[in-house]
Amino acid sequence: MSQPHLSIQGVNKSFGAVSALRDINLDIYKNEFVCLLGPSGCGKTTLLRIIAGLEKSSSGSILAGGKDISKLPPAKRNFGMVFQSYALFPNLTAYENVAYGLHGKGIPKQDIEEKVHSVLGLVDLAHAGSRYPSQLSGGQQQRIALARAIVLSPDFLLLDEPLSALDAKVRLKLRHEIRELQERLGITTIMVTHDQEEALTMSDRIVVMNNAEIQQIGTPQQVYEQPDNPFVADFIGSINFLEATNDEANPIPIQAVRPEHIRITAAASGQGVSAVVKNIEFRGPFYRLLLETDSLGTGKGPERITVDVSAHVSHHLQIMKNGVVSLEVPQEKLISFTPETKIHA
Ligand SMILES: Nc1ncnc2c1ncn2[C@@H]1O[C@H](COP(=O)(O)OP(=O)(O)OP(=O)(O)O)[C@@H](O)[C@H]1O
Repeated sequence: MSQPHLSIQGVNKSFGAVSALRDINLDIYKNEFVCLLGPSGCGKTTLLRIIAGLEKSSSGSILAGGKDISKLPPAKRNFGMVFQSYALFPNLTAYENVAYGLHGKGIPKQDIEEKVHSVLGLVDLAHAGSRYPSQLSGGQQQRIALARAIVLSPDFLLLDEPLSALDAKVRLKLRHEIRELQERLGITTIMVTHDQEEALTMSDRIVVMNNAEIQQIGTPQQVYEQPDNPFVADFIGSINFLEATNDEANPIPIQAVRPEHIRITAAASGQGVSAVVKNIEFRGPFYRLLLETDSLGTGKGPERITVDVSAHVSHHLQIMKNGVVSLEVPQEKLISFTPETKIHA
């Protein structure tokens, strides 16, 4: 493989007694879109800020294009940043906000104008250059923030939860727009998010983090289909843990299955084990069922299991609350973990 465009090597960060990052190793390649995904407090923003130079690591180094940039100030790193809070200058128009970073660089006025117009066109706001931030919607303000970051032709685009302040519809649209723009311009991008769906739909690779450590690095399909440990399995998508043990002397592998992989048939079908429908949630294209069964063979007594069925299957089987169905867990869909957590970078 080619040399990484960005290489994070053995990065640690502590804030007093709080360990925010532990031994972070991560290589990012040119043109990649990588998401740092994890729950609140896992260290993802701290890692992004260290990459940007806004925070100093306690140890370790950051290499860009093979050169150690750990000691460079943010302005010398050629990274474009977009934050959750837009961070536009309220007293400058959209045009002036985008042009701001180009001033003082010895760029002729006419070139600045051309660049700004072209970038405003890229984010579909060519018509809005004279408006002030307060006259723009949240989605439009975030597109201006994006334009301001890319006008400087950065080597890297760093996005810190750029979509989380926006309403659901705008968020979906912007996800697509950001990804399209990133591919078109070929800017290597690192985005922080706690939204697993955002990470799954936008990324080339996802870095799953928890408790200051990387849990798994992989494509969206890899982290979903082959999670390295129960945390990843549970954080990305939904999962049923079928067997677990805390008995260190006698470890039993933990087995897990995704709700959409469980097969449901009519109670009288003679297949699988019988289960009672305890709850039904309508999710649009599918129903999420909570089933209770005492015959999964784990010896733990009645067990609850979450199952997703298509609207079609649900209607066909006439699934009702407190009704009885048969369920089967296909062996080939079981995900097994050993009790010791596997972590790889
Ligand atoms: N400036 C700081 N001073 C002290 N502790 C900090 C500081 N910044 C972050 N931390 C701590 O470091 C840990 C990681 O924080 P960080 O903001 O990186 O997490 P995060 O995954 O981005 O969370 P969120 O999604 O809530 O922003 C947390 O325990 C946080 O309280």
